[in-house]
Amino acid sequence: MGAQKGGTTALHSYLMLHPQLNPPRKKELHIFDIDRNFNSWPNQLKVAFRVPKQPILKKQHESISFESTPSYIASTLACERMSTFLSPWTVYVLILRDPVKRLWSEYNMKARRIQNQDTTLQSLFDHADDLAVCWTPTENDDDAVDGAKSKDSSGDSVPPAEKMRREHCQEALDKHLDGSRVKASQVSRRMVNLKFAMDFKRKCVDTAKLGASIEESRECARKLGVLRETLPDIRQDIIQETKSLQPCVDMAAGKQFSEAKVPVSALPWTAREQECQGKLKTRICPQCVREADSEGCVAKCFSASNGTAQELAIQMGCTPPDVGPYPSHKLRSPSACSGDLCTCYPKAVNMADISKNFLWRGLYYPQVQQCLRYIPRSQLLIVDNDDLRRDPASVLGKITNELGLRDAPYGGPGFTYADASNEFSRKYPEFASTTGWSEDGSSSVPMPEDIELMLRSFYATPNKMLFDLIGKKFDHWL
Ligand SMILES: Nc1ncnc2c1ncn2[C@@H]1O[C@H](COP(=O)(O)OS(=O)(=O)O)[C@@H](OP(=O)(O)O)[C@H]1O
Repeated sequence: MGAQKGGTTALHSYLMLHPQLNPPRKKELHIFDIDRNFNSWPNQLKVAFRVPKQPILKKQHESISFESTPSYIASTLACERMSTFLSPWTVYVLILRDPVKRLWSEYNMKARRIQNQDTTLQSLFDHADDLAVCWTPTENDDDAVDGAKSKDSSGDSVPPAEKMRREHCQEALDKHLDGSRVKASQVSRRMVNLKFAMDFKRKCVDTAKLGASIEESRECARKLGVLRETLPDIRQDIIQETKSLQPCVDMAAGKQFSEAKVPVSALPWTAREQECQGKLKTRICPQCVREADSEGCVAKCFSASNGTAQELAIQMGCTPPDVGPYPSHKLRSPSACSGDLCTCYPKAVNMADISKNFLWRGLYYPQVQQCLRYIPRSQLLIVDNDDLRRDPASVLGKITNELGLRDAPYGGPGFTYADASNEFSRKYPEFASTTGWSEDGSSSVPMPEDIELMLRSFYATPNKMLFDLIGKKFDHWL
């Protein structure tokens, strides 16, 4: 269910290799976050996702369907819908990534898309003569465009001459666009490029050649809505979004930390860590308070206490995640999101232009908080991108174990990520060009220091709030 740029594709690729896991026909079905898709349920789900009609005990499953849509976690609707419609045995996996790295990865994906568009447009210019067949005016331009819109562009309603012209145009596009596509879209590359060529011809090309200059054509294409995305001014976007989000973050954090000061048990772990340690030491291991080697002493004393230390820690609300079960996060009422960081959501989210959501996407605290209103923490497996990269066998083992599946084929000799990614490219050959995705997208472009500083400072507090909420800490994010 996310996060976007969190490593969902790598995870999806690994899961595909498990013999008991059925991958969907495409990655990112967007069933639960896009109204149009959701409203077409149950047909789409039945066909594409094959959710069991009856809840079945997970251990009895011969095989299980899965899907990965990275935007679910950032949607305010997806978790509620999933909890209502999916089997209660569903395991939800959230792969998180240091939000600073996540943002940089998203920005670079966007940059690749823009670059792809420009390369495509340039190719159209460079090969204008060969592509003239696409621009030649015909009597039935409107039919051609309408025909190109439908999935079957060779439909019977298209006259034979037009059909042939379009085939020649398609051939020329295939030859010269060389795998690039004019825009990121779920529709096949051939269709997108053909439709673009048809629309472009109709609206931007007056003569048998392309528009007078590439700038003019780019402008026209932009008006057509084909070159919709522009490269964001990332510094400005971050500054603007920070202005809008920071007050909510401060308010939520101030509220959380000040409320928490009263009884120790109400304090979030990050804030009460020192206080808790002091109290536990005094109550359970008074001898350690007097000893110089207090760290080693406390550890020994705790393990010798036969669980008493742990029990007491839980009672005091002082349980760090690695000591024992973390007290589950209790939401006060169904509207608990208001008053917390969730009040930031309307300020942050501008669905019409995703570039305005760079910061929000990595603001995991309100997203997870919102989701936990519907999905129990025990059903939500949270993993870190770095762990998947470093030790995939362990991460995947946890997931498959949670699902009650047979041993995962991920730890065997000679197993590499390439096995998984090759399988992914075989099943989803268009994914990278459709989305601008790349296996190592942002690593070749170092993040400017000033951007990193702005981001680290913005995310420091919400990250701590998240750690507290989920009972897990990713130290390297701070
Ligand atoms: N094996 C493995 N483990 C963990 N992470 C990996 C792995 N392989 C690739 N990647 C990195 O994942 C980043 C893309 O994330 P997503 O696949 O979630 O992107 S998307 O939301 O589907 O567009 C993308 O990040 P950037 O390279 O920083 O852009 C990939 O490098």
